[in-house]
Amino acid sequence: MSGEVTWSELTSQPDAQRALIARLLSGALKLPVSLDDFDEILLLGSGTSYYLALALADWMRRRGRAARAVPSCEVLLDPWETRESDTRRLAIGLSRSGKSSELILAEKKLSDAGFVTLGVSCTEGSDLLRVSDHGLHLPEGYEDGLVMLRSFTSMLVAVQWLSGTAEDHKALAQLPEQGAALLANQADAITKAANAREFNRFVFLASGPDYPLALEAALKIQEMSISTSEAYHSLDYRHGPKACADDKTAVVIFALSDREHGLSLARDVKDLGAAVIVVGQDAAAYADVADLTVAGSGVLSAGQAAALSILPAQIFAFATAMRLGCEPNAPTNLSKVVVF
Ligand SMILES: N[C@@H]1[C@@H](O)[C@H](O)[C@@H](COP(=O)(O)O)O[C@@H]1O
Repeated sequence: MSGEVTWSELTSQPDAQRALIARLLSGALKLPVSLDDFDEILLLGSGTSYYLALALADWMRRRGRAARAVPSCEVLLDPWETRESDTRRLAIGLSRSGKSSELILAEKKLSDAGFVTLGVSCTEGSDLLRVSDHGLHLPEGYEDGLVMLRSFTSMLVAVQWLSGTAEDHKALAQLPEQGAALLANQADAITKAANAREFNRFVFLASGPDYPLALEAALKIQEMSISTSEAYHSLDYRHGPKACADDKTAVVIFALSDREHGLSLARDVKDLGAAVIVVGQDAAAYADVADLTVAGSGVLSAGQAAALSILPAQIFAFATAMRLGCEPNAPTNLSKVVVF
């Protein structure tokens, strides 16, 4: 079947998280450095791994750490990040393959500039783990397929856990079960929604901890279904991009923290003729306006639910690839890793 590898990796995410959490609970998986030893944390990666960096920087900032994300290529091309500094700085490089050239070169550059470096990768013995001062290997996220699915959520949950509180651990421990329930109960409805119209424009709107997920969702549609897609900070959509919406547009909204603003945005999008799909912990509140809602249990914060909230978008991208006759494991013009 077309898409077999991708679908099996997509649906294996709850199991991968379960295995990861068992290792975290047993204490076998630990951070090789103490985050408390650093004044500043820079997270970097390319493609999906950059969006992962954005999500983790947001997570760490909300837990009181001075964390930022930059794409690896900017470290390479913009000397700003490697300026001299007396602060204690940690660079966390994220990469499924541990091979992306920009990241390897950026980690070396940051190391020369005085950063302590930590590499997080799903690939044993990868270049990233070798060139970094410290390494965190997460085999649970390893994938044969081209698109990053399980690797994204595995690296996300592991680093969230390792930089989170006891309360976060309780919340994150619920992810495997909730993910499995979402796949069992809602994958068909999401697939149906993706096939409801001949969509040719895909828009993802989100705010706060969900914004990196909107970027990742847009990338998944591009990679799997070779379609152009867009992601915006939620209310910014009204400031221009909405001009392009029509009845062939699918707009996925990650439920906003402010329900009133979220509902008003969803109504506006609906009035443009677009199909509206709302995902996330508060999605049920949008049932009257949305074509489909994929709700969470409502007990997790948006950040804690990130590995769950991305699932509907991954399923939607996969279903769109199938509708358009694309093999998501062999996208045009793309390789699994960019090495130069
Ligand atoms: N086409 C792939 C992307 O899908 C991937 O997100 C990126 C980062 O890969 P890695 O995490 O292995 O560094 O590399 C390539 O560009």
